Amino acid sequence: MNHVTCALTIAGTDPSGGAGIQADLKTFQELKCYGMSVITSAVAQNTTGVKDIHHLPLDFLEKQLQSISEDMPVHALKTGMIAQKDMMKVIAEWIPEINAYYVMDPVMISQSGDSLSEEESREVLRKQLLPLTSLVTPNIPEAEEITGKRIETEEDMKEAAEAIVKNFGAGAALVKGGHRAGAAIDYLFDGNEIHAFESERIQTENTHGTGCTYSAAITAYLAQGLSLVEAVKQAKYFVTEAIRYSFDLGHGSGPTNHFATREEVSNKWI
Ligand SMILES: Nc1ncnc2c1ncn2[C@@H]1O[C@H](COP(=O)(O)OP(=O)(O)OP(=O)(O)O)[C@@H](O)[C@H]1O
Ligand SMILES: Cc1ncc(CO)c(N)n1
Repeated sequence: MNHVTCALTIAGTDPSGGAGIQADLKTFQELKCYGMSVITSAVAQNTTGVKDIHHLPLDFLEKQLQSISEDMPVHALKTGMIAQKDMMKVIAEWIPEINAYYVMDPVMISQSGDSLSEEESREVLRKQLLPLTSLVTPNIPEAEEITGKRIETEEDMKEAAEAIVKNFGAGAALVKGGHRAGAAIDYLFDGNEIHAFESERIQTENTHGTGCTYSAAITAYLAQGLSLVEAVKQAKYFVTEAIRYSFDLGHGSGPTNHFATREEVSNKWI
């Protein structure tokens, strides 16, 4: 029997292909996982911003989830945009049925500054979803929202990562420094200690979907059996190269390049 590693994303869409479900599936494919997807909201967006959002009905979300659990293996799953609290509740009830790693990207606001989650969903995210996670990957504004504390220094980032695990029950927390100046440093608290993952800051506007790509890569590596620290390390490399060789496409913040770690590609597409 052949063995295939299966990864699932539960998220919103991006027709322009750089973020959301589309970024997740491209990442899974590139990292040699069989990719599956459950859509929460269809988002009319591109590199310049969000035009409109259509939330799928709750019973349809449930049917998509059932379609997976009654038929398909899942070795690891990630969630991205889950805009509404009732969607979160449905997903929080479903996740324990699946014996898989769970990586949460707590998407709240898009790169272009548009809101992708309703204010009232935050409490459900904290109380019902966070305790189910193997890992949560907030950027700084998201970590501030979860902990209710301002994050200014690197020390604050580490404290936030620790608080998200100790006070909110996440399995582990990776606070990402993409929104700061200077080197791009992320801090992981794995329940025992802090680990730092650092890369140089790449001078580019093309960072549409970086968070989606990063969490999808971590999910793929966990699905393949890498340890948490090794999965984050490899995923950090993947997203850094995807930013380095990002595409100058669209009129706004262009998409990352999911082929970038292929040797033949990074030599060709600069
Ligand atoms: N210009 C950059 N150069 C190098 N690394 C970067 C840059 N911008 C972001 N990163 C890295 O990319 C990863 C994604 O982090 P980021 O903080 O941008 O996520 P995010 O805000 O959730 O993304 P999104 O814009 O998709 O919502 C992190 O590892 C971060 O350090
Ligand atoms: C659907 C979706 N999820 C996440 C993000 C954040 O980049 C986005 N722009 N769109």
